[in-house]
Amino acid sequence: MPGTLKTPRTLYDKIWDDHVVDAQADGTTLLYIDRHLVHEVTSPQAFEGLRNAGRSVRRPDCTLATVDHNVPTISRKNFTNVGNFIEEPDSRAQCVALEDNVKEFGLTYFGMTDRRQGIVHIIGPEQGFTLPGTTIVCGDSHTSTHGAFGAIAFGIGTSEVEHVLATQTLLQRKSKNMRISVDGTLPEGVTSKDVILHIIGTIGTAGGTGCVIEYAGSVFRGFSMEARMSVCNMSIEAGARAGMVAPDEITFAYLRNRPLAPPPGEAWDRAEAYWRTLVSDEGAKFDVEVKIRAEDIIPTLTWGTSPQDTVPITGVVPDPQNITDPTKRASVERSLKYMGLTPNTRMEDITVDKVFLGSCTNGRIEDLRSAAKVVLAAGPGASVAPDVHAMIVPGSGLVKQQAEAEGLDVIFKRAGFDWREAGCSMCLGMNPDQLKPGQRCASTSNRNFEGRQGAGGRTHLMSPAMAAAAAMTGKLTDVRKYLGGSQTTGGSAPLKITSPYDYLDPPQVPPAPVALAPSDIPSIADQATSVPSSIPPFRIVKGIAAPLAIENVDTDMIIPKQFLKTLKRTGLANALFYTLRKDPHTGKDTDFVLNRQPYDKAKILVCTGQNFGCGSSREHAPWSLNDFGIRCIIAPSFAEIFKTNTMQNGMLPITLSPEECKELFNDASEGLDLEVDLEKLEIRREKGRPSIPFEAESFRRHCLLNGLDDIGLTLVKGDAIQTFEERRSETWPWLDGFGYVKGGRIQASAVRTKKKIDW
Ligand SMILES: CC(C)[C@H](C(=O)O)[C@@H](O)C(=O)O
Ligand code: SF4
Repeated sequence: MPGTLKTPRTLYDKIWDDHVVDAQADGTTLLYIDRHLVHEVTSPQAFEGLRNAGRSVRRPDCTLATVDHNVPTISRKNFTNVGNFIEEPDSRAQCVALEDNVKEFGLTYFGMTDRRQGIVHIIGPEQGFTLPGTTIVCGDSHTSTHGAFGAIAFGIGTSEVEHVLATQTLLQRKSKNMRISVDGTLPEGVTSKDVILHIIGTIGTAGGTGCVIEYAGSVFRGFSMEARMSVCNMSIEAGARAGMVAPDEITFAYLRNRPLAPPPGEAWDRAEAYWRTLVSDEGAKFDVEVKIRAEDIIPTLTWGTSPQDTVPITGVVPDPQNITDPTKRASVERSLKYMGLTPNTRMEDITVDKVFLGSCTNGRIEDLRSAAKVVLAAGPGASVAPDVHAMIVPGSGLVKQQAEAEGLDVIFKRAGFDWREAGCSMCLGMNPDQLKPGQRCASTSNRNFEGRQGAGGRTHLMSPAMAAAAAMTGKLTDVRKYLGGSQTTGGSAPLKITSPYDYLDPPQVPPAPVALAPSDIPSIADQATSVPSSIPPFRIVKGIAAPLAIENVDTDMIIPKQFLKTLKRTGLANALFYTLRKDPHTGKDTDFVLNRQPYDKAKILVCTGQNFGCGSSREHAPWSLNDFGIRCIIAPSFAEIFKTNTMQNGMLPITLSPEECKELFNDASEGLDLEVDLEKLEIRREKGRPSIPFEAESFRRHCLLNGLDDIGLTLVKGDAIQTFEERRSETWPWLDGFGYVKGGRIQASAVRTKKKIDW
């Protein structure tokens, strides 16, 4: 309107506003999802849910599936089918289940003989499936990777995967805006991985809790797309819901000619014009601002068992004696013991047994180039240190193909590296690639939790260049001894494309954009009670509370990877806190709190540490708590995905102040019952101790009290979703009807086994 000043908005605000299907008074929003990536670990129960309810996938044309976590990375020369190639029965069952599901529901799928197969977060960008201005989800926490394109991209649990499959929407609450600016010039040898490790070391793994981070400043502007992806990938390790970078020329150059990006000509021009509006306005409000000087960053790696345990390569292993806070000191002592490290040891004096170069953080072509450069710099004839096994696992079949076209495989193989097929590999060891107990690994992945790469394995996170240097010397090594200069700027990998657009209809002239506003359709919750659901209501839970004093309880700790291979949601009680509850040597029960009476019957868990449920999006974590009998978790703060996952299962996460948590922790330690009353919003205590009030979002409270499930509620909004989709087709036509099958909107693409892909 003339004369009216618009409120400045952030990049996140703008994309959010453009995806609102319906907004309720309490802020709960039905958000449209443009892109859904699916993998074998977090989808079987979701497809089963659809099947049981007789539902179909709403937008197969916006859904892309692949297998990545369970696949072996050995040669596929003798591959005939998944059923006889994957030896481990549970891994095989998950991959077979996905193949069956994509056939049944008509989804596009990159299987193991398709050279486009790879880690879900590598293949989306590679294909141009990931686009600026979109909302992107996947049952995987590192979906944050895709925010590098200026998208709202975040991980979800399996119940939400089912929700998106059925409705192409999600019920969400908006996060806070956080901006991290890194300005200046990076010193030589410092890469994007060093930058994000430095950031996490600075703000901590809970630093971004409740926020979406926008990465700003000259350093990110100068980064390639691949470097931006490595940074956004690890936003989840900083506790954030998502990370993003505003799209710019570098983004557009990367996307041009990708198979699923808008085709050149009018469609592209229109998309690009919209993408150019996706920047934070001057004066837009950020709830949290962090500023970092590029010059302060030097090659960085981790020493401990949390991604925040960072240290410059020139530093030493921390000494717990210098830590005054007793909880922090205890946690450092525990990490050092697990990592087998002595305080004050120089990082460069630590020897490694394994090197893992790959993962969704650093399994892209530029990562391989950067590692190859170090290998070459080591001189002719130089090879991997004796007794070190160094593996290179390209993030996708196309990355592998590109690397081979550039001769990188030859450089690696000649130096004694193990050149593998694409997959998640040793990033989390759901497949045969695992560390043995006590083995130490220089890894380019994103998580160094206890047991992450194999039970008893020890992980040091670092950049590809640093990992390559460690492979050559057999020790953690300052890569600057080999070369100078950042490896992270410059152009992105060219992609060989035969005829990328022959599956698309000729571009159409789209109608003018339509402004979107939250609809005034009555609140979902008002209509909710008529919708059938299988979620048990939560009203009052009374019983024993188990005390836990651990910071940053991650979902790998709540339920380790070996239990993620189930096709069911139940039977996971024994898996809960498995590594803490079972002695690794004898297999017998430890004295961990949940093994002791009366806590083996606990219905409530009281944790005094911040950031409960951080890390992976595995809904298996709340499933296992639920199976054990725990219906309510009380903590000073929760990771977003975990919190949502609990409520999807009729469980209640309660956030209280650290002092209140401590009081309830003391009650629990005395073996006293607690009574959690969601109707009255209070926790009643024994021995006449004063009740503690708590808060709950009104919509979520209503759903929990009535045992309502989100899908049923959202389906009530069918008309609003359809109206949104009509507007979407007019405003952003390039988001519809793309596909791998000629003729526009895809029907279904065949699940290929042996046949070569013709593209
Ligand atoms: C399996 C999946 C749920 C998990 C995640 O969400 O991150 C995995 O990718 C991981 O890295 O731990
Ligand atoms: S973090 Fe590791 S396991 Fe998870 S998606 Fe990325 S590569 Fe796969």
